[in-house]
Amino acid sequence: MKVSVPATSANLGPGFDCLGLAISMKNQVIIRPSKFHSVSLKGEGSNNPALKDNNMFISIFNDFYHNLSHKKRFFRFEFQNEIPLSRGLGSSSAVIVSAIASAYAIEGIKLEKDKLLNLALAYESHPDNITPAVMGGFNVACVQENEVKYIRKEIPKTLKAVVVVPNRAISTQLSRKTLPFKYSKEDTIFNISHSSLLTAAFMAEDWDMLKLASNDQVHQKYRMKQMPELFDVQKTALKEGALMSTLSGSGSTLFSMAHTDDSKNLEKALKLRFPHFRVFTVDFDNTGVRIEI
Ligand SMILES: Nc1ncnc2c1ncn2[C@@H]1O[C@H](COP(=O)(O)OP(=O)(O)O)[C@@H](O)[C@H]1O
Ligand SMILES: N[C@@H](CCOP(=O)(O)O)C(=O)O
Repeated sequence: MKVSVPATSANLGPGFDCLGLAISMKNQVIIRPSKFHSVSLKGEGSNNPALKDNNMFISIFNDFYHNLSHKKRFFRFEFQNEIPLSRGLGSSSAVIVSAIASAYAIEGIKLEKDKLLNLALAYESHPDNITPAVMGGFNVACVQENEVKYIRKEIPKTLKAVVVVPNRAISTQLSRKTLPFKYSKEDTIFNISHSSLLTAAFMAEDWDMLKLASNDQVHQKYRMKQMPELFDVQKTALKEGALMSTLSGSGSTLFSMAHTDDSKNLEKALKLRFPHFRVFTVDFDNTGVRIEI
């Protein structure tokens, strides 16, 4: 059985904790019955001993599997990770979603995507990551009475994501602690108006509106101060053809969106100016979690 989950870019500037989209960098796990428990890791995080000894996937999978099954079975888990850890590309959401989906699938129990999303919410309280990870595409989401309410839109194939991934990991939990406790009325109104405009721009496919609409006053400047070079990355991306350029989730990745025809130049310019960072041009993902039995 194989489960794959895409990376995500959350917030998209002003849409703090409510806007997010899925991009085609995937974490995949293949699970096979085995005589004993074993794990193999390839790709991102494969040299991180914590992922072998105390793997978040295995512990969430076990929580669900033991509730769903009365049999004592052992498995071999083969992970192939494309999502860099703690870089704001939703690595933890991908793990949570794939672990829950795998526990149901291995028991042959059908799990609707809406139910999966709400089960994942217990592990990741902000819905801007888990919703695109499950559903794919661009999503506006909010939580009401422990349920995610969302509206989703496909992202056209004529657009690409260009992501700049710094070497430095930033934990989402710690990054949230750098944010102010209270915001002014001006900043609040600024973000509500820009986030609404950004959502409307995605829905109407009005890509020229993204540059203006993706401005934010509530989180990026506080977080990017921890790594000031990110301001240069953002400025360079916007100068070199990006339709928008925002801190991805809690960082440290900078996410940009571009027309396919402009994306190669953008990637080249970013690689030239920031040779010490990894730069990837990838498609958007409109599928979300994928399960193959
Ligand atoms: N492939 C993975 N396998 C197991 N655990 C992972 C994996 N990727 C991420 N994690 C867990 O998620 C944590 C990172 O979560 P977080 O700080 O929210 O980063 P991100 O912004 O990438 O979601 C890691 O410290 C690790 O515990
Ligand atoms: N809205 C959250 C999103 C966190 O995304 P991640 O990919 O960094 O986990 C936040 O901004 O804290």
